Amino acid sequence: MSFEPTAAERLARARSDLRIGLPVVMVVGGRAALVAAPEVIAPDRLRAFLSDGDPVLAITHWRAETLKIRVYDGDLARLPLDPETAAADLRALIDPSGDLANPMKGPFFPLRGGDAELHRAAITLAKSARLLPAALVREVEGEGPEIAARHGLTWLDPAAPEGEPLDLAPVSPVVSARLPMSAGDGRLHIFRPPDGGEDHYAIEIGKPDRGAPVLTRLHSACFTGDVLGSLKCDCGPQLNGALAQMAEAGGGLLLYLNQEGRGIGLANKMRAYSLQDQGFDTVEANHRLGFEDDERDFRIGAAILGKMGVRTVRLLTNNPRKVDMLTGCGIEVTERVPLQVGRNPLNAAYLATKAAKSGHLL
Ligand SMILES: Nc1nc2c(ncn2[C@@H]2O[C@H](COP(=O)(O)OP(=O)(O)OP(=O)(O)O)[C@@H](O)[C@H]2O)c(=O)[nH]1
Ligand SMILES: [Zn+2]
Repeated sequence: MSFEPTAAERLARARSDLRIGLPVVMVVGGRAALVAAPEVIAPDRLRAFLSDGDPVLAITHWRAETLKIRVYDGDLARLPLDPETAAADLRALIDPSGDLANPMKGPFFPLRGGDAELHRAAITLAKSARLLPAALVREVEGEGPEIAARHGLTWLDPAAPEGEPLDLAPVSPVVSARLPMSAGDGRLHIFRPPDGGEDHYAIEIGKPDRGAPVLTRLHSACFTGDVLGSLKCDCGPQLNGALAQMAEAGGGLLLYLNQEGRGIGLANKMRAYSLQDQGFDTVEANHRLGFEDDERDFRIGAAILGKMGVRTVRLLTNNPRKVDMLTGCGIEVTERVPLQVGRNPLNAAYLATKAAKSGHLL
C-alpha cells in the first residue's frame, strides 16, 4: 500500500492545520484556493495571505445580517480584503464579542456574481474544525496538489468522486466493554470516523431486544451540563434521567454524540454564553456568531443505531427534529417518550426559547 494520504486522511490534516493557523489548499470545481481560518491565523501569515491576489473573507449570511452586510450568495457573503486590513479589524468582522461596544463597522462592498462554491466549502471546513464559521480565501492558479507541495501544505478536493465529503463520515466500531454504572449494568461502545472527527459513544443498558422497539436516546454532549452540573440547561438531569429510565425499563440505548453546543464545539458555545450574558437568547447568540441555531447532524445517530442492529426505537426526546431525522434515515420511531427533567429558574428562559423558536415540545 502507498503511504500517500487518502482523501479522509487529508481532511483530518486539513482540519487540524486550519485550527493551528496554517492555510490549506482547497480545490472545488477545478478552482484552487488558499484557505485559512481568520480566528487563528498569525499576524505575519495574515500579511502574507493578503499581500497577493484577491483575498476574500467569507462569512455566513447570519454574521452578514448582524453586520448589516448585503448578502448576494444566499447563505454567505464574500468581502474583498485590502492588503492593509488590520488583524483587529478582521477579528471584529468574525467575532461578535465586541459588537455592542464597537458597533460602527463598514461600509462594506461584498462581491456580487461569480461562483461562491469554494467559499462555501471553506466555511464548512472551518465549522467542522469547530472554529468560528468564517474563512479567508485566496484563489491561486494551478493544480491543488502542486500548490500544496510548493508550500508544504495539505490539500483537499471535497467534491471529487474519490474526495471526502465534508458533511458526514461513516463511523466504525472501535471497542466495547462492560461498564457497571449507578443507573445499572451496561456496556460502553466507541465509534470512530476515519477523518479525524470526534468519536461517538453508545451506552447500552442491559441487553435490549432488537426484535422490539428499543428505548433510545440521542444525547448531544454538554460538558457544562453533563459534567459540571450547569444550571443554564437541562442536559445533566436529562442524561441521568434517561439512563435511570432505561434501567427501570430493563434496558435501553443512549447514544452520547460528541456534538457539543448543538454542533458548534465548546469554545464557540462559551462565546454564545458570553453573548447570552449581554442579553441575547440561545438562538440569537448562535446567529450573531454566524451559526445556524442547530448545527447537529443526527444522521450519525441513525448510522450508529444501524451498526448496533437497532431498527425500531421508542425515542426519549422533546425535540421533534430528532424524530423526523431518524425516520428520514430509515429508523422507525414507534413512540416519542417525553423527557422533561431538570427545569430550574435559571434555565426556564432557555427552555422557553427552545419551545418558541426550535419547535421543542414542553
Ligand atoms: N449553542 C448552544 N448550545 C447549547 C446551549 N445550551 C445547551 N447547548 C447544547 O445543546 C445540546 C442539547 O442537546 P440535547 O439535550 O441532546 O437536545 P435537544 O435538542 O435539547 O433535545 P431533547 O433534549 O432530546 O429534547 C448540547 O449539545 C448542549 O451542549 C446554548 O445556549 N447554545
Ligand atoms: Zn447542556
